[in-house]
Amino acid sequence: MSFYKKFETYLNHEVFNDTPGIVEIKTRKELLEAPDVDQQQMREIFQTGMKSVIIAPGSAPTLNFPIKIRLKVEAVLLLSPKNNREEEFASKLGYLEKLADLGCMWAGGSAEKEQVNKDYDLARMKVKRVFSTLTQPLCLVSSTGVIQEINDQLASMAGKRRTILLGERISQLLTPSSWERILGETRKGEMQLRLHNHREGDILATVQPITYEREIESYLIIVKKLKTPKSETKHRKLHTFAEIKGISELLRQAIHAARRVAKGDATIMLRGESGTGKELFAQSIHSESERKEKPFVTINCAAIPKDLLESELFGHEKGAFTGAEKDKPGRFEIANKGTIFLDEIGDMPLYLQAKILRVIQEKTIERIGSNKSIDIDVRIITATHQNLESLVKEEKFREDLYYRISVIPIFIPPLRERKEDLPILIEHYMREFSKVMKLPPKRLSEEALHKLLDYHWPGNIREMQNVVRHFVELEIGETVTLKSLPLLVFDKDEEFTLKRVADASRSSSKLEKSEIIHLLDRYGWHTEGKKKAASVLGVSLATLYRRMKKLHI
Ligand SMILES: Nc1ncnc2c1ncn2[C@@H]1O[C@H](COP(=O)(O)OP(=O)(O)OP(=O)(O)O)[C@@H](O)[C@H]1O
Repeated sequence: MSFYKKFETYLNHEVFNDTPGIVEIKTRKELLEAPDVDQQQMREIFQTGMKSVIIAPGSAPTLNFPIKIRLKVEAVLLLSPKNNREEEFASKLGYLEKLADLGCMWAGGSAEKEQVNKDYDLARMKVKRVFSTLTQPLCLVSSTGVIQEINDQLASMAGKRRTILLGERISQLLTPSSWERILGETRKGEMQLRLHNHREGDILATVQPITYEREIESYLIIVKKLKTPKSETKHRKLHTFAEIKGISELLRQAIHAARRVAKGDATIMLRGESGTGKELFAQSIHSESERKEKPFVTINCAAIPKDLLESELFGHEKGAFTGAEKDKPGRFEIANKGTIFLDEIGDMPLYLQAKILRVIQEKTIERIGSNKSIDIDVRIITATHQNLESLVKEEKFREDLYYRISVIPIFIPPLRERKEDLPILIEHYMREFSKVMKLPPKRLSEEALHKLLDYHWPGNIREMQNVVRHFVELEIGETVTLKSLPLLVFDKDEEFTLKRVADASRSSSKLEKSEIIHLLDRYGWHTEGKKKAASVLGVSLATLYRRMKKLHI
């Protein structure tokens, strides 16, 4: 049904229901094609924008009112008497006229809004289309830090889906310091940024502020390239087994198995859920191997766009493809004599799996665009959270490669299966974060510890770190109590959550701000998420918006 038809039904049901009048709304096209209307009169209405009252002798009066959008007549509201109520209609003409006036203003305003929404949707669709046709990873972020548009390439670099990131906070994509750097930019420029997941390190991007009426409205971020680590061992201190905290039997077994094979050159496969410590293990193995003075190079196969992955791994010669402005070594070459950590190997496309197999078998690589073989001596450590055996069955993962890399599998158990490690880990990270944030050391109350022990930790140690960071920052006193824990650990205790949040809203604004952010992180920064957050807070959506504005969220 067209917009005006819907509006017509609405007016008849809700506004003119108890009156002797009935309305019809007709667009210019409909009127000019209608045989029973006075065409000359209609033309006049469209030209002059004046309303007219037609009182023909012997018949009931009809009122024709123009509906205008931005002063231009777009349609006409025709008001006539209902059957057998002509007299009443004539006697209430003044009142009916006022109602019809209001109806026209209302219809015009709503139609204008509808048009604006349509224009907006159309513009969004165009932007989306442009974004999806560009192969360079890019995104559009509002000046308040909300991701307005992003293409698959950049989303996959962050290891997330585009649809998940849309409408989310930029903190889901970039580190806080990168965002601060962008906010300080008033002109187009290049800058080094860091993706939130830290896996691929720095990226070089062009940042273009987009202004509207002299105010920066959003930023267009276009990734130029990944900053390939030169020799990673030179730049960062790698982890060692001593830093793997925990006393559980399952963890001890995993450490024991890893230590036993660390010294050799065998290919190792680390298996475990996300955030369990696979990279920590990989670094520790390298640090304890004969190769410890040589490079340790990481590549996350899921986080790099598929069309960049091959050149990242194997390098390219100048001119091998558009954009290959100079020779570039791949990560295998950079890792020569050291260790390469192929994270999320299950996401490696099939054609690259064949190339990896060749590296393992022949110990040589060729850069893209060159047929010169380069000898490579690297130890390969792979990691995955996926069921590789199923991928092999589904023919998404090569069987021969699977057998070559899975000779020594090491299973890192999820946190929920080794809860006895939790107190040690929490204690460790409380100390670490207090030190970094220059805050006095804190202790955890019994009940808070029990709550954390109850929680199922789907995000494993990485999630636990975030939770500890949250309460170390939030708790003003010496003891961390239930009140300082983030909402997500109360998953099953919805009632408690509600009460706590309501208390929080009445207390300090810092608490309120972090609670709102937390709720939005949990339910999403899109309208649906905000509605849910507002209902949890027990306030209207409009109040939530007001508070967000006040608290600069
Ligand atoms: N036993 C542990 N003791 C101390 N810190 C740990 C332990 N296990 C993991 N961590 C820390 O938890 C964080 C996540 O670990 P890591 O990145 O190694 O996990 P991952 O399994 O590689 O995750 P993903 O699959 O998502 O890449 C890191 O900061 C790591 O140092």
